[in-house]
Amino acid sequence: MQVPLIRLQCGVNSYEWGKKGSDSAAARFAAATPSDDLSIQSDKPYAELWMGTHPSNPSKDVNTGRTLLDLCSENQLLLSQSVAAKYGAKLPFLFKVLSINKALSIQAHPNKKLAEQLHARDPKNYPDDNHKPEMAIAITPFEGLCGFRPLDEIAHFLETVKPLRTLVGEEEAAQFVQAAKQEGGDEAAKKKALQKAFGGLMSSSPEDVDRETANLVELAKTEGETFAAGGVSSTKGAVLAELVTRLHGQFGSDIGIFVLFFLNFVTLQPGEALFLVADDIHAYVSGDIVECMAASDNVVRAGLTPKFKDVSTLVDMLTYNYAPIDQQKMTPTDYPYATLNRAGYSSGSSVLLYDPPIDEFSVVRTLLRGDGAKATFEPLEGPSIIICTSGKGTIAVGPTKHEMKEGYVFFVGSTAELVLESTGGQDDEFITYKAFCEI
Ligand SMILES: NNC(=O)[C@@H](O)[C@H](O)[C@H](O)COP(=O)(O)O
Ligand SMILES: [Zn+2]
Repeated sequence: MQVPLIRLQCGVNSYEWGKKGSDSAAARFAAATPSDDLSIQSDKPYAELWMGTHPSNPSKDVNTGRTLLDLCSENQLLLSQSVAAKYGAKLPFLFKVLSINKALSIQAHPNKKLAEQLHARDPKNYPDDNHKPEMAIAITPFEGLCGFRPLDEIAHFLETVKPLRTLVGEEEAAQFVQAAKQEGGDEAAKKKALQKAFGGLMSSSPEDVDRETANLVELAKTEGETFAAGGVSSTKGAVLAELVTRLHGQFGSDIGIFVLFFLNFVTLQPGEALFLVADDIHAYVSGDIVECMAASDNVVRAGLTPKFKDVSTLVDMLTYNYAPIDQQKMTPTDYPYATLNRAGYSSGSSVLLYDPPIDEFSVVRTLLRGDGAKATFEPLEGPSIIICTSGKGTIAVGPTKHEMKEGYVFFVGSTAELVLESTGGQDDEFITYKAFCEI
């Protein structure tokens, strides 16, 4: 059987936070594959390119217009017997490119059990019954809020940022600071104190949020470097002051601005990655990323968004894990099942594996530098989706070969031996990201 290499036409979602027009990588990548239902409008935000079989925006075979979901339903061998047996006749992952101009919502994604309950209770706002652990890999420099800060950092802000302390509540803040400062101590009690302080913040009245936002922005503008008593080692006062004024400029008075003091502020350079388990609180702030997740679109939101917010569900569902951000970042490793040719080795090409601790997906980033650099991948017992984010080259499966340029997306069926080759000349970097599932 000829293992298929299917060129995909992928849809792009226009959420308010997306970059506008051709500034958006998601828009540029979608437009790289001609289709009559996409013409990029310069003043329209383009947030997410979706690559996969999720019914909310299924990718299509460029030649036939048929959805990948239909093709996989008709021929489960595309997925491999083992993957289809475990996940059904669809991709276990959803692969995306996000192009972020404004902050995304303060959010978390439900674990499997909660997703089933939310979907049954409110299918409009929770469109499927799946969990949504996710990984982000920076294409350009990225900023995000991910996971709760170490408790001593939150304690510092509760003691030095009066508008924050006022919204959390004097008693809750004092109890939290006392629990945070206890050496060793009971982990469960610390998480309870964190949940109480965070819940106190998130239950603030709109009037209080309006009043304290104005006070907070005033302090950020006047104190600059010394804002929040100079901040903490991971996030200096000047950085926080700039973030407060930036988010206020984007959203006006919003409880999400105060969440800055509870969450780690992370910056990723291109190629760096982070992984978020289900129920981990986060909000991406800026940059272009490749994102891969279990196949779900369930988002529980609580701030920095015009969309449906479900604050009590978010406060109840969180893990209240807290840790320095380095524990959330992921370090890629050399991918052992691909071989570079001599041109590839000598030009410093690389094939890196991002392998999160879940079954639904992993991602391989291939960078081929200079003419003739080539990477040969051993066959996989499972499906892949691959996108080119820069440069140009070719992709081949057996005798079938296609050119690849920025924005081109292909589905690669199970058990295919894949070959990528750069054709862009000495200074070109042919970069692709391949999401795959193999059991
Ligand atoms: N962390 N990233 C994600 O979860 C994306 O896959 C989601 O689609 C976005 O969170 C959606 O963000 P809004 O709900 O529009 O604020
Ligand atoms: Zn998310």
